[in-house]
Amino acid sequence: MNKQQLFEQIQLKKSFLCIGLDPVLEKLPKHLLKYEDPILEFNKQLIDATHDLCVAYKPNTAFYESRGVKGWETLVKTWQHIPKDQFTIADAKRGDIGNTSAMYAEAFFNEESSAMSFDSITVAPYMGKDSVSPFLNHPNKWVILLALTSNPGSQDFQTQQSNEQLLYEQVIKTSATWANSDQLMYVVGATKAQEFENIRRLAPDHFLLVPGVGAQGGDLAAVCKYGLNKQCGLLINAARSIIYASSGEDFAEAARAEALALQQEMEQLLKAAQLL
Ligand SMILES: O=C(O)c1cc(=O)[nH]c(=O)n1[C@@H]1O[C@H](COP(=O)(O)O)[C@@H](O)[C@H]1O
Repeated sequence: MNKQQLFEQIQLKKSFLCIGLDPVLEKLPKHLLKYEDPILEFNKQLIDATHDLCVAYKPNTAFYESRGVKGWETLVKTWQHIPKDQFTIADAKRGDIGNTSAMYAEAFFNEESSAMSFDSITVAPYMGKDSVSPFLNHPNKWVILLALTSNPGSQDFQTQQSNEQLLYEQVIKTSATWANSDQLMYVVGATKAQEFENIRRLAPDHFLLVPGVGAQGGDLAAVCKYGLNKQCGLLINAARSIIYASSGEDFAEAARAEALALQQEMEQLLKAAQLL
């Protein structure tokens, strides 16, 4: 999916919501445990109940890899269940020397070899250009580079001075020379709303993946104040606040209600920004 198509989906759905599919077996509604693959059933029901309210799904691979071979099968089948009009994000936070990154790219982008072809993958910038380029070599695929993350540890490196600028600023400026905003997005945590004005100065046209709304307490309206651009430019991710909205048999309905509340707030914000 290219940038214009993503913006069209946002306008169609009046939403820039990305739902995080981060399931933990112990937190699943008990009635699902009778299924052969309870996590897959959980994901399928969540997707079926919410896909008209969001434009993207982001399974974090840790929640699948932690379950070994069966978890990986669940990830493949989950990807296969996501409707094709959705932007898909493999939240794998990869990045390694070039030939190894090339194999990571095959794992998430090449359906012939891995049975999955996500639109995008999250990548750590620390190892530099040759660790990111193998992902960019796949046409029509996106790299979502960690810039300013939502967690407290983001202060350890990302907001430290380096060459008279903050490290995350250097990450954005340098990586913007590797690919343009048709192939590159940045992760910026919703908990860092005060930084969006600065980030938009450095990356006015890029889409930003913004996790941290919901369970981590990020403020959607504050993010949008400076975060929205002329093609919306934001994908707001929420996982736990949606997928665990209820632990009962009504979990999918409750997830829909949470997603709907966010979609309605987003619709108002899009209208206020004259993007609808
Ligand atoms: O890359 C990410 O998606 C990510 C970056 C970041 O800075 N903070 C962050 O929370 N995430 C991911 O976004 C999701 C947030 O989930 P909730 O806090 O449950 O909404 C998890 O999958 C995190 O791994």
